[in-house]
Amino acid sequence: MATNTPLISLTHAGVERAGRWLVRGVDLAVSQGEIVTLIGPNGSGKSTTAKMALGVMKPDAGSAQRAPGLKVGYVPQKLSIDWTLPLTVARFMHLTGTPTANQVDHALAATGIAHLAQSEVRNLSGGEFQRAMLARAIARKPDLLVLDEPVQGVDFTGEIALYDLIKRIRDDIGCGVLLISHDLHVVMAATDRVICLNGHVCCQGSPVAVASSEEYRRLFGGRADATLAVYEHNHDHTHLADGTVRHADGSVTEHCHPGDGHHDHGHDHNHGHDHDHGHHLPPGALKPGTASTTGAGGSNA
Ligand SMILES: Nc1ncnc2c1ncn2[C@@H]1O[C@H](COP(=O)(O)OP(=O)(O)OP(=O)(O)O)[C@@H](O)[C@H]1O
Repeated sequence: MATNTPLISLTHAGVERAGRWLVRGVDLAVSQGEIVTLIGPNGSGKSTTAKMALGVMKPDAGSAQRAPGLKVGYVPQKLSIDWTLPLTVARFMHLTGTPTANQVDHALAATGIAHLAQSEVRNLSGGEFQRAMLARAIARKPDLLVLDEPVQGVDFTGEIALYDLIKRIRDDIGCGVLLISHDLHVVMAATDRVICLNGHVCCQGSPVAVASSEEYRRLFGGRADATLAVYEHNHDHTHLADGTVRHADGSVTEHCHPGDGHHDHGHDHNHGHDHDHGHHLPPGALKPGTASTTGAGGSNA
């Protein structure tokens, strides 16, 4: 299914605002049929990276390429909708595009909410609303599906179902998927590549750890370990506001070293660096450090 020509790609791309690099040196490619997940702390540049890839933001360094005529389906992180006005799911499907009646029916069926077509969007549950957003994004069968925090407002069990659905949509349409995970360090196992950002690509690889404890299985069912995985990384360097990098030994360089792990950011965001990246897992589940990751080390080092 996947071809070698990427749908979108970034090469050493970066965005600078008011003398500060929001992200820098990002290499990223998403091909047809491929699922790529961006993770990283708040303010680490995930949305900025996605915007560069989509052509909404122009890189100040490096370059961004998109396949000619690329059709993108987008599920935004936030929607500005006047919730006091009545809006049915069926009408919601037409807010940002002009899908045919057939396409709407198919998209609602594919996301399991055909029965909600005449329901009001403001009355939907978190999971139903995310499905409505997904339905709208896939109605015109995009080449690339971009999801900014698709499991927002959804409980953990609902997350598994949504990730499952995203995978099925990928299998069905054959689109590439770029998934932005804002707070989660638990990513779907179907992800081909996880890219961890913190002002730059600090590490990347396939999600390999499997949550295999009894408690975990009991809580999320037998399919949980096939759907979810943890991704480990270590903090060992700090990104300073001028875009340079301070390493554990105190040295400062322009870029990361090959093999550098996760790191701190030198500006004001509280990134929770000391937290356990496996904290979304229940007691007894596999913890970071007990699993290996492939391809660790910044690709932009
Ligand atoms: N247009 C802009 N001008 C100046 N700074 C910006 C602009 N857009 C984003 N930023 C800053 O760039 C940094 C990266 O923002 P971005 O939205 O890409 O992060 P993120 O990883 O998606 O964060 P979150 O998980 O909190 O949504 C943040 O510090 C943000 O305040």
